[in-house]
Amino acid sequence: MSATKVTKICCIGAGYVGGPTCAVIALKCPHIKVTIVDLNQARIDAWNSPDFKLPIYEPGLEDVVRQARGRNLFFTTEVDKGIQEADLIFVSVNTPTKKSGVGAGFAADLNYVELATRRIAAVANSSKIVVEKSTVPCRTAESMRTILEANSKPNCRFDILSNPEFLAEGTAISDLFKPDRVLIGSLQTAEGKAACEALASVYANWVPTDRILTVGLWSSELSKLAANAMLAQRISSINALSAICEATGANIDEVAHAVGYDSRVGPKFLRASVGFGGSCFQKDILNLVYLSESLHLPEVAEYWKQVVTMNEYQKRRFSKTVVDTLFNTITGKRIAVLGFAFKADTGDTRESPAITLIRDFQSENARVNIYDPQVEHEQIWADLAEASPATPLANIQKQVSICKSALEACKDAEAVVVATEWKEFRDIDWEAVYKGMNKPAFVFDGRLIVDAERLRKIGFKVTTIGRGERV
Ligand SMILES: NC(=O)C1=CN([C@@H]2O[C@H](COP(=O)(O)OP(=O)(O)OC[C@H]3O[C@@H](n4cnc5c(N)ncnc54)[C@H](O)[C@@H]3O)[C@@H](O)[C@H]2O)C=CC1
Ligand SMILES: O=C(O)[C@H]1O[C@H](OP(=O)(O)OP(=O)(O)OC[C@H]2O[C@@H](n3ccc(=O)[nH]c3=O)[C@H](O)[C@@H]2O)[C@H](O)[C@@H](O)[C@@H]1O
Repeated sequence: MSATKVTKICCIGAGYVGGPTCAVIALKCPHIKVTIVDLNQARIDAWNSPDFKLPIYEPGLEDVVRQARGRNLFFTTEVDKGIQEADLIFVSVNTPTKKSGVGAGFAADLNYVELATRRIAAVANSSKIVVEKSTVPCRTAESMRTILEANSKPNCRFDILSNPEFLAEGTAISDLFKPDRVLIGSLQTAEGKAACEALASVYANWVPTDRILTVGLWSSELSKLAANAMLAQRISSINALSAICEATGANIDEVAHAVGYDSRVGPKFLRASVGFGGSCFQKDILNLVYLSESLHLPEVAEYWKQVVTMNEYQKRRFSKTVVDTLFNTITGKRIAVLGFAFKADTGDTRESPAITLIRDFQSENARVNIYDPQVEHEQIWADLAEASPATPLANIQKQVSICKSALEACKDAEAVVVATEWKEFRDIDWEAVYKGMNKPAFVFDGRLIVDAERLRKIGFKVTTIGRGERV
């Protein structure tokens, strides 16, 4: 069976994954027309904005969109037209954790995937390759196939592929330009393999073929959950060790360096922190926990759940350290929180540890000044309101201020908390910060980025995650 030649791609979902991924495909494959569709008009308008004020902040993205938009890259809310025109469709919609019903708090909410799939079945009038780009539980492709086959028109056949995305926010464009691997899962039938070959030939325009891995559908789906679970597990492991370091006087940087020097362990992703955030690690692990429980594997479920439990503990432990160090009370004290995004180089705040810390400080009746170089103010208010649903926003705004610079945030504060590893926080004028703060002036580094020794010389009392020595 010969592979379809892909000439028109539609991507359903213009979010953090669909937008950058398909913009890069358009850039690297000028012979393919790429149309990214979304129901969210505001998001599409932002992708189309004349001054390139894109809906997401991602280094290098604007340049890619500038080169391809209007040439072979299009953003539109005309979902049906996009589906009808395409020979290959990426489904890149959100798959959040379910908030209610069976599996609430653990299972993935597949409603958006199902609605997108049903839309494809309803409007497609020719055969399509349908690609799961969203992160989904193992065997979701089977449900998609059942829906497509039950609702399709005669002469329309659908081949389903799994092609999970491994990009990380903040480095999405370089990850997409030079991926460690592209994973494509297909049924091991002649048709499945031909569809797999068609998608592989799209990536082969810029990805070396030895980095394009082809596997079975279920392995591909599970590999995505496994990759995120194992990455998050490394962070929880190093964070668990950071607690031991603080209690013993060991230094987590030195421990991570020594352990990571073993080539079997490797040095990456061993940076202790105030906890991992982001839209996916927690959601995907909980999804794996749910899957394990559904498969009657309670010990496996418990094992993975512990990664999330440790992450919650790390955040709680950090806020408690702040309170304990500030003489057991922060009531009425001003805390400057530097960073609100879940990591540097993104404006994304989903599951950001900063949200939990600020909520904890609010509940201790502290006053909080926030500064982040990228996150929109409305997003901060929306996140804080969601984190404290019982508190009216007006009350939150009496306690919390959003500042225009790190220096402004630290003015008259008793403590500075570094919650995101933005590069600019390394280069702050700490002498000026010190002068403006109430004394004693405390710094709590939740990201291992400040030079504690230098700050101590200025006069700060410094607490660094994973380091035994304080003040
Ligand atoms: N954010 C990330 O860095 C990564 C995310 N993923 C996975 O990719 C998937 C998408 O994630 P994000 O892009 O972050 O989500 P997102 O929430 O930024 O974007 C999803 C988009 O899909 C749109 N959408 C939902 N249903 C639709 C429908 N029926 N028709 C048209 N548009 C529809 C929404 O309006 C939204 O704009 C998730 O499954 C996630 O787990 C995978 C790797 C990295
Ligand atoms: O499926 C997804 O959504 C993506 O999830 C992560 O990417 P992302 O969440 O964007 O960012 P990471 O760099 O993985 O960071 C996640 C969180 O862990 C924290 N982290 C990371 C590394 C580390 O050593 N220590 C640490 O605390 C970060 O600060 C951040 O809060 C994975 O790295 C991607 O491969 C995956 O595609």
